[in-house]
This record gives sequence, structure tokens and C-alpha cells, in this order.
Amino acid sequence: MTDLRIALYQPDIPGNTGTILRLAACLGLGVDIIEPAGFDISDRNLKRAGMDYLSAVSLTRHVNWQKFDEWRRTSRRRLVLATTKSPEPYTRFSYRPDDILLFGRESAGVPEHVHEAVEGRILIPMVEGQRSINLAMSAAMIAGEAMRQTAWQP
Ligand SMILES: C[S@@+](CC[C@H](N)C(=O)[O-])C[C@H]1O[C@@H](n2cnc3c(N)ncnc32)[C@H](O)[C@@H]1O
Repeated sequence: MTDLRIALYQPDIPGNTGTILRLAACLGLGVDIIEPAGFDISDRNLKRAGMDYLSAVSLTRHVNWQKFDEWRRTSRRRLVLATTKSPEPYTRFSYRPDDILLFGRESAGVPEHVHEAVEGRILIPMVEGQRSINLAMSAAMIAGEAMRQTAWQP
């Protein structure tokens, strides 16, 4: 497998997940949802944001972090975590075409053990004093840079 993927760690807000699923459907990116999510996949706000694009997404749901991590290690993929706690700007990181871009939950990011399990940690630099960028916005920015560097073709 060589597809670039977006993974969402226990997402809380269905509209963000729907927006990311629509982005992935349009760009041909795979998506992994690491459960438990804070909503059901049939949530009407997810459907409103994802619209009819949802049926076109290559989506895999993983029952928990452990199962997801086992799967991605077996498939020898790197995990690249987007986090406000990294000093490394996302534009300086060298992406591979089969990387999994991992994003934390809206309420709390990812726990420490997930932070430690990944191969890369990247930051979208922000103005001093600002806390974080919307999950779907940060996914679009980082996926865009990874696609640019790896000459991704939908
Ligand atoms: C709304 S933010 C989470 C904020 C959360 N309170 C925290 O402390 O991490 C949701 C996710 O978007 C991504 N994100 C948001 N802003 C980011 C930034 N400036 N750099 C890298 N990732 C970012 C991260 O993956 C983050 O876990």
C-alpha cells in the first residue's frame, strides 16, 4: 500500500470529521478513525458536512488505539502526529507517500503514550498566545504540504 492517509484520534465533533471525509473523498486520501469517537458515524452533523461525498471515502474504523497501532506497524507505515507540542514546522518535515498523518481530538489532542509512539511530530506555527487551529483546517494544511512534497496525484 502506498496511499497517504489521514487518521483521527477519537474525534469529538461530527462536523469536523465530515469535513475531513469530504476533503479525503475529493483528494483520494484514505481516512482512519480511531474509536471511540464522540458521536456515531450516522450522526446528522457528520452527514451534513460530508454530504454525498461520504460514500466515496476509503474509510477504516479501528476499535481502539492498540488495534490501529498494530495494523499500521504491520503495514510498515510511519505515523506523523500533528501537535501544538512539537517544535518542528510541518513544512520542514520530509513526508513519504505512505505516511499516516495523525490528528488529535478537538478537546484534548492525544495522550502522552500516543505522542511517544509516533515517528514524526509536526507543528503549524501560530501567532504567540493562540491555542490551536480547527482540526479540519489543520488536516487540510498538512495534507496539502504532504501531497505537494510527494507529488500526490488524486
Ligand atoms: C483543536 S486541536 C486540539 C487542541 C487540544 N486542546 C490540545 O491541547 O491539543 C485538534 C487537533 O488539531 C491539530 N492541530 C491544531 N492546531 C495545530 C497546530 N498549530 N499544529 C499542529 N497541529 C494542530 C492537532 O492534531 C490537534 O490535536
